[in-house]
Amino acid sequence: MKKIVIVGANHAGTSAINTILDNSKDFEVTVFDANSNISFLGCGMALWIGNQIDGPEGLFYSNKALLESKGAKIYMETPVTHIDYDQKIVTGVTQSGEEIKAPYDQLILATGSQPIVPPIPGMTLENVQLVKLYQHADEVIKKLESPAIQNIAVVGAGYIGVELAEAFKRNGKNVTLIDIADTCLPVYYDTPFTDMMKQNLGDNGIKLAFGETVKAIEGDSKVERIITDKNQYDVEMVVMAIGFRPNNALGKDNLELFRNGAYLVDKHQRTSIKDVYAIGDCATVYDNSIEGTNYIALATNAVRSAIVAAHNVLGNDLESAGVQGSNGISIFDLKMVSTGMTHAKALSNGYEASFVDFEDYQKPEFIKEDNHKVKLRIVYDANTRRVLGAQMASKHDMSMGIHFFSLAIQQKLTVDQLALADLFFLPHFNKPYNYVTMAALSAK
Ligand SMILES: Cc1cc2nc3c(=O)[nH]c(=O)nc-3n(C[C@H](O)[C@H](O)[C@H](O)COP(=O)(O)OP(=O)(O)OC[C@H]3O[C@@H](n4cnc5c(N)ncnc54)[C@H](O)[C@@H]3O)c2cc1C
Ligand SMILES: NC(=O)C1=CN([C@@H]2O[C@H](COP(=O)(O)OP(=O)(O)OC[C@H]3O[C@@H](n4cnc5c(N)ncnc54)[C@H](O)[C@@H]3O)[C@@H](O)[C@H]2O)C=CC1
Repeated sequence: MKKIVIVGANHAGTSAINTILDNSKDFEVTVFDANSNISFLGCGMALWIGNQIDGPEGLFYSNKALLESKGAKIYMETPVTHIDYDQKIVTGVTQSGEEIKAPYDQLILATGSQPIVPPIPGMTLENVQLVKLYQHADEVIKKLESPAIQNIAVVGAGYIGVELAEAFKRNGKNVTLIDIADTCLPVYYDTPFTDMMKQNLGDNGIKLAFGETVKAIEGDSKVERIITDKNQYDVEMVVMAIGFRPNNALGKDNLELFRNGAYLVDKHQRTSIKDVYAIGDCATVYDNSIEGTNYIALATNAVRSAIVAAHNVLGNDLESAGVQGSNGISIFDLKMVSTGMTHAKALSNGYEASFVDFEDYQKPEFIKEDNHKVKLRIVYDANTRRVLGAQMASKHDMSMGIHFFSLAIQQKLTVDQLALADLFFLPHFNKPYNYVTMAALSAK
């Protein structure tokens, strides 16, 4: 039997294990994970902290027993400390200090990412929190019960920061949201959209401290204040959410890396060493919007890249279709989704980029119930007319609409091709001249 070793058993690792074992019984699959749990959906963390769901139980979809019932050998709480890429041997160390040596024919690295820790004074004070794992969320929730914690600074107004700012507000805390950029969600949206989210956060009582650089966190053993280049805020907890860094400790000296340290992979998820694959947050993706290699840490990419790697391990020549970095967020009922490049990013990447904006009700005005305005921006290349990105915002759940644009970018469609696409009409759902058609028709 061929031996497969997988390092990391969260979203990417679990997806690889399932794909291999659901498709073949000819492989011996050995898995190591440093953590004590598998498959925690970080995307549900804010809902759990904000008391919008009953508890964390539903945020797990797999476990050691389930994966072992399929035939995998799973070592939990067993960090891999060394990989001998010449001899093809992985070494893990159990909690009791026992060394496990697992030889492999093919190796899949699924070691994910870690929150970025900024090099500022005060990071080791009590109540400075990182938020990635189940254990992190559990610790934050226990601390929120203390009446001593009333004022919280969230650093980073990206996806995690904005979601957690809402969650802390739902707990009745005073929240200050700090970002080095002059707005929130700048990676994903252009100004008209980030302005909507800014307004939404402000209207819901979140104090915004954008365009400020955090210099230090201060206190006498516990957090008492956070200092930026412009202000200082008295807080009892600081939550750091300024992005992820790929976990490359096991391969950084052996494998070719991307500029941020992620393992550089091809469309088969192959690294620079034969028989070594990398998937999920520790690896690069092929980004169809920029037509090149990128780093986009998302559970969706983790699961799909794992399926690709697993099929290649099985001997099926499967190539990734690439990604568009499609994403979504819902904060105090404001829903925003985006895919591909923003206009700002397209310009900074050297494209002669244009955009078209359109805003309209989702359904005809005679429908009074659950009918909200939807704002849409399509970003496209002014020369080739190729669709480069799209953004949508509404109180209506229009999220499925972004998939249309995601596929358009993947298939290199032009904005003019979208204009004449066959989109159905029914008043319960949309308008005969819907905003997608109208926006695409209006593209200059
Ligand atoms: C709060 C939050 C909200 C999020 N929301 C969304 C969302 O809504 N949508 C979305 O698409 N994505 C979301 N994400 C991102 C998503 O969680 C990640 O992209 C995803 O976890 C990546 O999965 P992964 O398996 O590649 O890596 P990870 O989840 O980082 O897992 C890596 C695994 O490898 C193990 N490991 C690492 N090193 C070793 C070692 N040396 N030995 C053994 N094991 C090791 C770790 O213990 C871990 O279990 C969110 C993330 C967070 C934190
Ligand atoms: N809904 C979704 O799809 C979600 C996706 N995720 C993913 O998880 C990953 C990590 O999320 P985030 O940590 O929120 O990263 P992010 O990349 O979304 O946002 C990081 C934010 O931190 C800011 N920042 C960077 N350095 C800073 C500094 N020194 N001081 C202050 N601000 C600073 C940036 O300007 C940015 O706004 C991302 O890939 C994200 O897409 C996370 C949560 C939800």
